[in-house]
Amino acid sequence: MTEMPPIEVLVTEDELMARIEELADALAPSLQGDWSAVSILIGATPFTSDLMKALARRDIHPVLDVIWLESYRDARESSGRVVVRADLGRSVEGRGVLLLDDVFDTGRTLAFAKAHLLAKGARQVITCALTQKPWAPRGEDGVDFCAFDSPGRYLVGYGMDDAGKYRGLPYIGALD
Ligand SMILES: O=P(O)(O)OC[C@H]1O[C@H](OP(=O)(O)OP(=O)(O)O)[C@H](O)[C@@H]1O
Ligand code: HPA
Repeated sequence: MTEMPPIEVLVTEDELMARIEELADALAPSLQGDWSAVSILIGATPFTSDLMKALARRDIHPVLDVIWLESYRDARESSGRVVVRADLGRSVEGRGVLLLDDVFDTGRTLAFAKAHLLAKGARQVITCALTQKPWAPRGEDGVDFCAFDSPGRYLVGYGMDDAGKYRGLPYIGALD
């Protein structure tokens, strides 16, 4: 077994759960009626799971779909190119979509996914990230909802990986 490198805990599991409940409260008014939620694989999986449960507790039940996008693979820097490894399973034509991702870094992945959904006829896209880096776009190109501002460090845990590892950690940590 290889030894785990030092990982500094930035956001504990309890803090994550509490903030996701607050996020569900903030999102709830926008999600009335028939909405879809699209989770960007792989990293957004734990966040999506916990947010969907928090929304269900508020009697909000979006149609859940996924899109598998990849631009980092095993690197700690974006390749600059977003690849669609698997597309949506359902039509978003005329629908409002809550688009979920784990980390908003260069902003490339969410911008690509949003444009993709709008090109497929989504009537509205609300973007939501678990965390954003200090240099991530703000304002018009920023994310609509974000749970945590993170430092400019390489993050792992709660879906985020280093070459595929550490996605299962129940907290957000920094590896560098
Ligand atoms: O804002 P950006 O610079 O685009 O970075 C954010 C994206 O990078 C990671 O995806 P990755 O390509 O590593 O795939 P993964 O979800 O499988 O980890 C992460 O899950 C986000 O989707
Ligand atoms: O800090 C990060 N950690 C893991 N995956 C990422 N994808 C973009 N930034 C990050």
